[in-house]
Amino acid sequence: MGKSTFTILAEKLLEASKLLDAHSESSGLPPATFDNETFIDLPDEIEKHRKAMIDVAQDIKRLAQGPRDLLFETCNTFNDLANLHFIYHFRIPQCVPLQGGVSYEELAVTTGLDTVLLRRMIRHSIINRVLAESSQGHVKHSAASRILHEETGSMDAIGFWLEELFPAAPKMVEALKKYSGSGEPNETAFNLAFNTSRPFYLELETSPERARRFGSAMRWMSQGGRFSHDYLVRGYYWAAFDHTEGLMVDVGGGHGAVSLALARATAQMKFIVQDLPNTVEQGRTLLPSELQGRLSFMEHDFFDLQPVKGADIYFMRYILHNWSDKYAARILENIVPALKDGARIVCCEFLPGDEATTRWTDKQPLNMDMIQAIGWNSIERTASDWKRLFSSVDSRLVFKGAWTPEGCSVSLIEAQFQSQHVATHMGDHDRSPVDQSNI
Ligand SMILES: C[S@@+](CC[C@H](N)C(=O)[O-])C[C@H]1O[C@@H](n2cnc3c(N)ncnc32)[C@H](O)[C@@H]1O
Repeated sequence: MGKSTFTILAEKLLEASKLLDAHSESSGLPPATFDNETFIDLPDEIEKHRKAMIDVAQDIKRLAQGPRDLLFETCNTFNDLANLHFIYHFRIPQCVPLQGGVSYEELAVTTGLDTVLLRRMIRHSIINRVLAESSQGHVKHSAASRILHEETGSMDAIGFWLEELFPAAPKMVEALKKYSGSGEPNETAFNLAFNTSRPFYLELETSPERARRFGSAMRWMSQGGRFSHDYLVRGYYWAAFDHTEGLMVDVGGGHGAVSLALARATAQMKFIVQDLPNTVEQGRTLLPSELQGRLSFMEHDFFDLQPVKGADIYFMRYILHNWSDKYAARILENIVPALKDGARIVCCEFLPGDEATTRWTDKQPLNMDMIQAIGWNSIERTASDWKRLFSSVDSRLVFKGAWTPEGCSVSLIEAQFQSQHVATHMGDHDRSPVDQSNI
């Protein structure tokens, strides 16, 4: 009898586990546990093994569950989110000391919650490894809750997820039925959930705290790991624009997360971050003094004509994916009159179907695509969708390519304004994204 799928997967898992353990040992890191974060900034090769291992482990788990338990567990995932929301809302990670633990009774006093309720909720988080329990039965941190304790941005990120997106998700089917086929940003599940006729970002703008939390979440989510700025810094030829005249406009740049990283990675290039008023005001207060000469903030609604003319790059991270083609085209149309010959539009977005390395990484753009449907009536575009979008706006906007820096979960998409360009079927093929011949 040949090996079972189980055994084949288990052998792969063992092989990958040994490789990761060997890496930890040779790097002087403690072995992986739920108490510490071990796998940060792994070398590309080891990171590939880690991702493959997640796929294999998921499959082993799903095979062991069988189809019925698989469906039942999927149905119960809302409990995980409801539980995490409890942990977030009552700031449980902040009430657990970094060293040692705290009894349920003490935690009840600090939080003002009922001890029995607390114990029920925390037991659920412990099963999920979000919190942990000491041998004395006290609540203590896991690696995950320690992050929530120590990094404000992590609390903001899960707060945004659980208080803006999670309430909208159950309304998706209702919205799709009510507004069938709509690409309008105010006919979404989010609108039904929050009983508002404002599109997502205008709704957030009505509350400085919601706008702040969102901006902070954006910053935190690109600090490390698969969404790190480092990929963006390495993934594009910024050096070609790094001179005193070099200028990038960060359209819808939020608190300036991307421009701050790029300003640090370059020496002379300048950056203008544009966004809605509350966000711009908050971004200004967060700007480090050493970058004040090179990075500035500007209020600008991207549905108005772009006021900064002649920049080298008009950059948009996580912008156009929030807008259906009709609105994405309008945003681009407002930039076109500002473009000098050779100027670039560079977008950073999730690219479904690209870098199909593991099912786990593949699922990221698919998750984001669900989020676009829920919050924005929009879509994560494939490379050919991008090409079509640019050419629908202006034939002089030439799609140059879409690519994913190795190891990164988001991709870069580039178009160049070529004032003499005449679209022909022969001349419009995609070129290598790193072709610098036109710089
Ligand atoms: C997903 S966030 C991306 C922020 C930033 N680009 C980043 O990657 O960190 C989208 C941003 O678009 C901004 N935005 C939404 N509508 C806008 C508009 N009409 N004009 C300018 N900015 C807008 C939001 O305030 C928010 O900061």
